[in-house]
Amino acid sequence: MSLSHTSSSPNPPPSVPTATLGVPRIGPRRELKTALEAFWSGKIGQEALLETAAGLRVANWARQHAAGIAHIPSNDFSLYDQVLDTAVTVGAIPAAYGWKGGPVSLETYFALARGTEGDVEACAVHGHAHGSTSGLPALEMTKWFDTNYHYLVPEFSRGQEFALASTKIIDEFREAAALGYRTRPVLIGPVTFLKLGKSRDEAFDTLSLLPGLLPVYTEILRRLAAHGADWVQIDEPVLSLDLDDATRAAIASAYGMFARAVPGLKIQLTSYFGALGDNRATALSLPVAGLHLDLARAPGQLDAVLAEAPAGLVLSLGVIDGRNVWRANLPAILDRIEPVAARRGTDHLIVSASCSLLHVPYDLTLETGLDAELKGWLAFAAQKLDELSILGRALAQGRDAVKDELAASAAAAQTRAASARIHNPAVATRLAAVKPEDTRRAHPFSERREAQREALNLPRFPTTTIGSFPQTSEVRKARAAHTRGELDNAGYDAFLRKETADTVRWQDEIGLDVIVHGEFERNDMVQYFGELLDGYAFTRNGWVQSYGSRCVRPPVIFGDVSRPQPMSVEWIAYAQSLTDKPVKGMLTGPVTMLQWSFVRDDILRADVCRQIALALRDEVADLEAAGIRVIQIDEPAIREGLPLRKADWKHYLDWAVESFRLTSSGVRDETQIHTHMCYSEFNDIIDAIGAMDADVISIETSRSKMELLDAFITYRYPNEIGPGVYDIHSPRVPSVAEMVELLEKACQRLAADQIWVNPDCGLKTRKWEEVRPALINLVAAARILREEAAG
Ligand SMILES: Nc1nc2c(c(=O)[nH]1)N[C@@H](CNc1ccc(C(=O)N[C@@H](CCC(=O)N[C@@H](CCC(=O)N[C@@H](CCC(=O)O)C(=O)O)C(=O)O)C(=O)O)cc1)CN2
Ligand code: MET
Ligand SMILES: [Zn+2]
Repeated sequence: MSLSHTSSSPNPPPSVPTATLGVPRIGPRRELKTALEAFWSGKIGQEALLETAAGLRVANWARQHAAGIAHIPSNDFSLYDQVLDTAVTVGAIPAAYGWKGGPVSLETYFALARGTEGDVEACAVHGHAHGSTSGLPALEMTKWFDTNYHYLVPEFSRGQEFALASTKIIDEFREAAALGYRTRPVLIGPVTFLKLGKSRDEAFDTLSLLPGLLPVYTEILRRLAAHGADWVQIDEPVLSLDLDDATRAAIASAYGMFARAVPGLKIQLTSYFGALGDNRATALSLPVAGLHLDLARAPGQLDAVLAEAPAGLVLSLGVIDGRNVWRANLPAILDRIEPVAARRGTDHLIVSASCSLLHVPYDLTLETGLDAELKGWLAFAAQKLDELSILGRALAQGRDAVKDELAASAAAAQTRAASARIHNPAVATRLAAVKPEDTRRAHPFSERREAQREALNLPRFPTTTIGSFPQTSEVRKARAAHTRGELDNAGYDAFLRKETADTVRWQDEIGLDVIVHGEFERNDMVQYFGELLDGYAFTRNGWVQSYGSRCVRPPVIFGDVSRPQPMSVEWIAYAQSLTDKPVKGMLTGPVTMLQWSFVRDDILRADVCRQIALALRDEVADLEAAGIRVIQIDEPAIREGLPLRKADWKHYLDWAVESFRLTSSGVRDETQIHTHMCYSEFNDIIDAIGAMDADVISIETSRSKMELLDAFITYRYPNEIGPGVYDIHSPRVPSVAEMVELLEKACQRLAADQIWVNPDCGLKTRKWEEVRPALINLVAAARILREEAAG
């Protein structure tokens, strides 16, 4: 193996080793997204896709090497999702996908990720035809801890067997080695992997599969060691959750086995997104070489770990925030970690990012639209590499060696704290004046319901959609042309009006009951409003992967938030002018606006959320005044914002619910407030959902075959509810029969006059060819339910 790169600088400046746990992989210009979508649509072949992927990996290794990162990860790359990669690696592929052993093809891989087109034949278990790979549903998708990244949920069965089915991790290690980079391969730990999975068999503990899984892991570790790996990074983010004793014992047994099976290989065990807390003793007792701590999220855990950590344990100090974009205050970080170096010596330390940099954009230097002051406050992934390197050198050589860099970092922190741009006294005054009655509707739901029935006169099983309609390439092209100045305001406006009008009329024609305007004017549900609010900044290239090829550009909340003028009223009122049916006004709720943005860290998140809520409350009032009778306030992110530890739940839910109610409570009884949530397990937050007191909630339920409804049933949710019957993450068009079946399931458990009929989520990622037949089927399904209820 050539180590040309690592030996190319004969006298590298001494530094404490630095590490990243993973870096963004979509490409600085979303090259992976482009290649994936071209591959899926048949425009490029497998070779071209894999070539793009390899190019992105090389560029990432090279960039980290150039920044002087000592522990550079490999296998942090993924064509779709790292949890799916793990499932494929260990051969956890449900039988339906037709895998017969041997290497897993890209076709199977993407079938798991996205489902396959074609008809579904009834199968009691999965709803697909055995022996055929058409009409397969995708694996379920859900949020990765408290992030806006989605992973695919592994599916296990009783008697699940595992086998090494993909050598991706070994191949990518060797690929890097051939280029001269000795990397630290990353894999998701066995306990986290099993805990993230689900089983179709009732009352089956996925953790019971551990004994069968561990031999596959040890085989991977052996092979990596044989190919020259000295360190392997194993992620066990479940260490930041509330765990039971059985899970802790499982962790102890897994890492005990690894140490025995591959004694020469150094394991860097990582925790992130929170403190080890009551799992600390377990983590510190494991026979691993290194332990990583998230000191951005949980700085307070350092002292306890230092007091208890064995002397030989390498501590990886995750001090550079992998979840936010603020430039670090490096001298302040050194104040905290220099004593650690003094106490334990620098040869048992690694300076690291707190978690994978997957959650922040690539490179601030690509931002040409941000003003210099604001830009000076920020750091994206590339800048964070430099921050790590400065810290590594400061620890090894003393602060003087990086004097200028530290001074610049401290100055940036100072100017941000002192800037007049971030404070707006009017916002503070208004927030202080909020009264409890501002967060309560005037009358209880039972009374509002009567008023709404009279005002809206909807049929039973009313049909609606969640808001967005296909974001076609024409829509994106028009927006891009407008942004570049090639399409003037009048031309862009006329284009959007035509899209909106066509969509409104089509919904009217096919018989949907509550109409939406289609959201064509919006690039993204958060970014669009962020751009119209004060206190928010937005990026041109700050893409962060959300799932698969899908990305978002989270806006940056840098100052007090307020609304200079109405944001959505013109579009909604225009749509309403085209139909007699009610048009639903669409807003993104305060918790989601917060959760999907990069948020300032100088005041409480709860207070930022309240500021957003007040701005949105004015928008709700303006919509009502413009004659809009139904207003949807989306809160898909409320569940993912839930703290990882139960002890912190109540506080969060209190302010989250209060913020939603502050947004929604200023309206008359007959104005119907909807909310929408997706990707959620609702059990944990069902009381809070009840307390939000929306008149109607739509939720994502189709991939789970209505399982996700259970929480609402147990709770006896009193308001109205639209359980999704159309999986909008898959190109498949659901049949009438399928949707009727799902609705009948819902009817067994909910009152018929409580139920709405709608898709799981918005339709922006779908094509019109899919949406048209699917919604026609959806209306037909609702009609069948109406007849069944009547007859
Ligand atoms: N913020 C956020 N988080 C969320 C969701 C969400 O909707 N928003 N939904 C869930 C996740 N689902 C998602 C579903 C779809 C997309 C999505 O479609 N993203 C788009 C980008 C959205 C966007 O900002 N679009 C812009 C920019 C479009 C673009 O790429 N323009 C081209 C040029 C136009 C062209 O020729 O295509 C360019 O700038 O290069 C626009 O429409 O204006 C994408 O990946 O493609 C993302 C997340 C949960 N988290
Ligand atoms: N109104 C939004 C839409 O339809 C809600 C999406 S939730 C991720 O796209
Ligand atoms: Zn949704």
